[in-house]
Amino acid sequence: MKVAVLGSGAMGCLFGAAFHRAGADVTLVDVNAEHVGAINTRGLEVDLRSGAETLPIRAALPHEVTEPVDLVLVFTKTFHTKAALEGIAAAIGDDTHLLSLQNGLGNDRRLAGFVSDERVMVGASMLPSDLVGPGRIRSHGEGYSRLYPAFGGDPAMAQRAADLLTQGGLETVLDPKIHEGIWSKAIFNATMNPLCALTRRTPGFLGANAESRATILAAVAEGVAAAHANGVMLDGQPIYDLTEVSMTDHADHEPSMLQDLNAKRRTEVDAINGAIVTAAKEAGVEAPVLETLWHLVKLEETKLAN
Ligand SMILES: NC(=O)C1=CN([C@@H]2O[C@H](COP(=O)(O)OP(=O)(O)OC[C@H]3O[C@@H](n4cnc5c(N)ncnc54)[C@H](OP(=O)(O)O)[C@@H]3O)[C@@H](O)[C@H]2O)C=CC1
Ligand SMILES: CC(C)(CO)C(=O)C(=O)O
Repeated sequence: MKVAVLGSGAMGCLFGAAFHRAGADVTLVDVNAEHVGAINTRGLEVDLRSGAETLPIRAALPHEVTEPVDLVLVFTKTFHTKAALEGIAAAIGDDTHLLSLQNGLGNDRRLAGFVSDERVMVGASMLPSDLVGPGRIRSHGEGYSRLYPAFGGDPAMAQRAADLLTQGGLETVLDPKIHEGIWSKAIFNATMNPLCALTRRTPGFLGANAESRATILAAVAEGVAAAHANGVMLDGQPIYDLTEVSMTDHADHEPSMLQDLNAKRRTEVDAINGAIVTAAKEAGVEAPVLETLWHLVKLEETKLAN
């Protein structure tokens, strides 16, 4: 299978490496010329709990991709999705499937329109990953990923992608209730990521303090109520369980929102907290804790811009 990973930062490289190990023909596509150059010169350096390896994977700038692929795995930040897909129009042919495992709500809508609906797949991943430097990533935590066609239809391509990822070392399952899974992950991120970003601390710190634990309980409860008001009948307990896993197994991982603020970059808080709060209000319920976390992160972004 020919795979183009669109946005080959922390997560794109982790997943591109898994596809490569499973024998797929992978191109890591990114706008960061130094990163692309380092991968092509030295190989992709992957630091995992199980050990370090250097993989000879091809990397390319968007305009260098000239042929259609079977699968485009989108791993840019959510606010870059549309421009990134426009930038690799040549890779998207009549049979190309698109897959997003990005955080937040609305990734299905961002992919729709670039291919027919039955070729859009979405999902979520609990794996942590950090871009350590050009051509180097580090992922020291466990977690599985789930995916499924976003708008229904034949799951054959989703199965192929999940099988390859699992074969390549990243446990991935098909989940017909994928929108519940995506909401659950978004509620988890809307709770943990702003708390880490605002305190400039990792999940282990949140686990050690009563104030963060109380905020986590309140924020998850609001997210669950927002999901239910939107007809997404997910269960809250697995989300609380994920926060515990995060505060123990991922204790030292910098959530992507913290990585963004530390690097003085825009965060994805609009697609995570903003999307949940907006959906809640549209359904007639309030989510004041999630909304306050959203606004505080926006203020941090404003501080960085001034
Ligand atoms: N990191 C993590 O642990 C996890 C992240 N996620 C989610 O995965 C997604 C990706 O996150 P992450 O890997 O951390 O992000 P990164 O910032 O590490 O990687 C995104 C990459 O996309 C590149 N990019 C930006 N615009 C384009 C474009 N037009 N064409 C091609 N590439 C482009 C960026 O370049 P540049 O930096 O120059 O803009 C960057 O290298 C996010 O939605 C995130 O929430 C989900 C689970 C865990
Ligand atoms: C790694 C994980 C699952 C938790 O922090 C994440 O989604 C993120 O960093 O954004």
